[in-house]
Amino acid sequence: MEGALTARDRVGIQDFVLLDAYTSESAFLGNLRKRFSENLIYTYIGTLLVSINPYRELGIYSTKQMDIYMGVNFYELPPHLFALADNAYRTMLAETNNHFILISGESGAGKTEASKKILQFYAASCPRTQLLDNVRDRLLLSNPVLEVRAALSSLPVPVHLCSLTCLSPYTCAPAFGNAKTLKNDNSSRFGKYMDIQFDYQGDCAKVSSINDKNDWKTVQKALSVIDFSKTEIEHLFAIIASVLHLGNVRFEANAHGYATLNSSSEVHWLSQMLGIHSQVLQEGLTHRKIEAREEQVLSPFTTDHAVYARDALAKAMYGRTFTWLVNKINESLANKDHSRMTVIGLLDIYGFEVFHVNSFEQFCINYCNEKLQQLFIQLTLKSEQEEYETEGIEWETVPFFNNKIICDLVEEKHRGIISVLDEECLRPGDATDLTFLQRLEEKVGGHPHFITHKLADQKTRKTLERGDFRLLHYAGEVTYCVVGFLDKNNDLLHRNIKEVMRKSKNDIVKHCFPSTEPDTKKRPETVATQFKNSLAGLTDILMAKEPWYVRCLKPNDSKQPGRFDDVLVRHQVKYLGLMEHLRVRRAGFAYRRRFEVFLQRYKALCPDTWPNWKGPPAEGVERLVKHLGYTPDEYKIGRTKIFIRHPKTLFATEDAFEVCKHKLATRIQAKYKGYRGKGAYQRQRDAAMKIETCWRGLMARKERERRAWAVKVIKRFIKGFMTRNQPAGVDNSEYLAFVRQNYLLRLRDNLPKSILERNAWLTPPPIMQEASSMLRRLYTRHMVRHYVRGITAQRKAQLLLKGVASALFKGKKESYPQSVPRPFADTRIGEQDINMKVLQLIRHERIQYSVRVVKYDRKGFRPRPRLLLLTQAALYVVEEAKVKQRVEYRALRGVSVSNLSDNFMILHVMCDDNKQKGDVVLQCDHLFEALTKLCVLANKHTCIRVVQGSVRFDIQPGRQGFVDFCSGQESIVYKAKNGHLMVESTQAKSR
Ligand SMILES: Nc1ncnc2c1ncn2[C@@H]1O[C@H](COP(=O)(O)OP(=O)(O)OP(=O)(O)O)[C@@H](O)[C@H]1O
Repeated sequence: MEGALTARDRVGIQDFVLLDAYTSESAFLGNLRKRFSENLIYTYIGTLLVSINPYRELGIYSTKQMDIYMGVNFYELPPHLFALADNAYRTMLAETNNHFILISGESGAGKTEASKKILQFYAASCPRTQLLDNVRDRLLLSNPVLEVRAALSSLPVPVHLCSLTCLSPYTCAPAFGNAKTLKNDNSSRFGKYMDIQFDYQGDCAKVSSINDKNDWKTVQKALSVIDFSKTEIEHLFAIIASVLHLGNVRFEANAHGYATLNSSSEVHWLSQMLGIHSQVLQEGLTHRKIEAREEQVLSPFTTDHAVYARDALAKAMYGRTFTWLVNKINESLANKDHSRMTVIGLLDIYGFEVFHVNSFEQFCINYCNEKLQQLFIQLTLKSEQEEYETEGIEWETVPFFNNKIICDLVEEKHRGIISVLDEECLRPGDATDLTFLQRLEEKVGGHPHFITHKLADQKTRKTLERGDFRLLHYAGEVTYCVVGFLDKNNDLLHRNIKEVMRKSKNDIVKHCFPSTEPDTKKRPETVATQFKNSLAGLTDILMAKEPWYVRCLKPNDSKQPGRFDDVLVRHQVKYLGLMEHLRVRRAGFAYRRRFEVFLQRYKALCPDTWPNWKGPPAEGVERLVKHLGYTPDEYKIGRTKIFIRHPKTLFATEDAFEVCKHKLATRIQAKYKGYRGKGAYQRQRDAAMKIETCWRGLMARKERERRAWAVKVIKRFIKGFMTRNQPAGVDNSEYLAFVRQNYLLRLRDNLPKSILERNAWLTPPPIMQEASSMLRRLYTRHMVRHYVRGITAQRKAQLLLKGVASALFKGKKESYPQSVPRPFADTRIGEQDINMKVLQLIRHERIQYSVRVVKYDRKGFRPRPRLLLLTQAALYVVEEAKVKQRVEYRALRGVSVSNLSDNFMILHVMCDDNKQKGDVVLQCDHLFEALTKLCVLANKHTCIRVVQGSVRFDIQPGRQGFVDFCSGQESIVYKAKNGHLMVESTQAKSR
């Protein structure tokens, strides 16, 4: 609250409800004054806004200010017109009902300005669409058209709903609805009621009117924007000019006392502008057509009659043109969308007026203000207090002045002032303003709010003229001069002048004076009656809506900024009933709603009442407010309604509801999404199940077929198997083909890799025996060919040697099979192993093969290393140590080896001489290789003898020794007891 109560002393209190001395008028005024001096022109009384005209621009209506106030709780910011407008708008949205803002106060208090600011606020808060922008522009531009200042004395004409009807400033008015008066330089001379329509989602749709002070060019521009054609604008201005010229028309009495025009120039201009022949116009202004039986007679006017007729014509022209203008603007703003709407009505009506001389116009204006005050009383003070009573809420009645008594004085049927006035206007005979006054004295003379010169006491009489009557209005005394009351109320136009107007070439005039106008024989309603009826209609419309009030106060009569006239303001505070309103507000409740409505709106805030309360509504409301934590002094439960004392309580509830709404929306959204998701999942699952069922069926059928097929195959297979040995026939052909194919496939994958594995041939089934052996032969040949092609010359020689070895030892010597895979080397001793001498020897003798051997000599058969050299010519056994001294060349007689696994060989040599050494007993690691090569070199394949048991050899010629061979646990050589060399060898492991 205005940052707020800390600044209280300086800026006063921003809501009078918080005023301690709330019954004191002085305290009330003091607060107003304090705030006014700080340019704080707005103060609340609850939700009512009190405004004081600052008579200067305060910069508090900017778009920035509008933004600040949009959508903010009423009491969160300093009081402002925008806060009230925004609150009305948001309440309308929340409750989807219609509202109106009643702006009241006396003339010049700032009502029109307030209504314009409210409209600007709504226009600014409207969403921007092309259509709305269009309407908004027209709306704002219609304003300067309707409200152009005219200096004048004026006559109010009835107020119509949604149309702005004006009075006719016939003297010198350049344009339409406003006029400069003593009270206000830009005083509204017409009452405006505007319905601001909002569509169902709550966006602004249309406003009927707005006004603004502007210059001539603005008016012209505005007219063109609001769909006025060029001709229409010309015709409109021609009418305005005509009205002004008409005011300048003067009459003189001729010799017979009848009226004649004293100058033809005005009529000339009128004729030009209205497009009516000047002669016809002149006749219309000075004569009246009387119908006598079948005849029509022209009767000349007296000058008084002519002036009356002239004024009546001017008013009619101006009034009808204004009505046409308003209709045209409303048409241009008309909302074509008839979908569901809520409205906020805005009522800006001419304020209470007291001039030095007050006439029929002030009477109407002040009567209108009485009615609005009555409405205010009805809707706030009276009905509120009555409501507390009917609802059984404890209440101390606040006394207030009910101005119904004054409204009745004016409008009561047959007895009220308007009835008396109408009677005087209608009765035959010479009725005058004074006779009207007499009739008034007769009829309402005893009324406490009515005084005339005749009825007044001595003291009061001095303040009244004889032709005056005084009404004690709610806003103060006003003395009315009766002069002109009858004429202004009659406002009759003679038939012939209407006919003259119909001849006009001006389209608007023609439209305003249609030939289909009701028969003139039937009198139209008087101005006062029309006004009364119009007001009654307006009251009915307002009563059906929720009210918001702006009470405008005038700080001084001199229109000066910064001047606060205590007496003047106190007077307004009094008659506007602000003190009473404050007392009722202070003691009363800010908010009330029927249980059902309250429950329906806030039921979501309490688990007991959500989603539906089944019990009695009052009980539900009790539960709800208890749950919300209302303290007992914050609310009261009536018979049908709940009453909430402070707005802040309601705002807190509203805030909670806003939060809850979002939560609910999220929950609903989640539920809905869940529901949709579940539905989609269900559908998918059903679909999946269907697909699965179909698929399984299909699979089952396939499986069944497959099994049936398999059974058939197996049966055929079994039968084929059983008849496999029979000649090929129906029963086994398939089986046999399968067997064949199967064998061939297996054979393909298991073919021997080399010729050496040729025995690893897959055993064929019986029917493939023949084919298999043929294949085997073929394949063996193929392998042989392949093998042979791959053999090198070296290998070939080797194989030849191996062949020789095979012929010599295969099946004869036990250790032969192990030797087969060991390849023969070209030379067994590397050059590094042989000393140079031997090497030379070897080279010289073309030794082809040498092998290191161990020789056993006779002395105890001790082994000694020897070299066995094989040449083409001879065999040498060289003792390395003795190589230098001697080389033995010995002729070979033969070689003996055992049949066992030892590697001993006995070389039998020729001994020609007794001194020569005998046979040589050698042990050789490469026995087979050495002996094979020896045979090949010696070309004596038969020289190898494989013996069993023992070998006899010559130690020396004539001296013999024996070598015995046997198998044993280990390979050892020793001298046996019998003196034989004993060679024991382990049995060679077969491969
Ligand atoms: N809020 C305001 N800020 C500044 N000036 C203001 C404000 N309200 C009114 N005025 C000034 O006071 C003048 C009279 O105000 P306005 O025409 O609104 O009075 P009114 O109550 O409508 O009078 P009437 O009943 O005669 O039409 C305005 O022309 C303007 O100069």
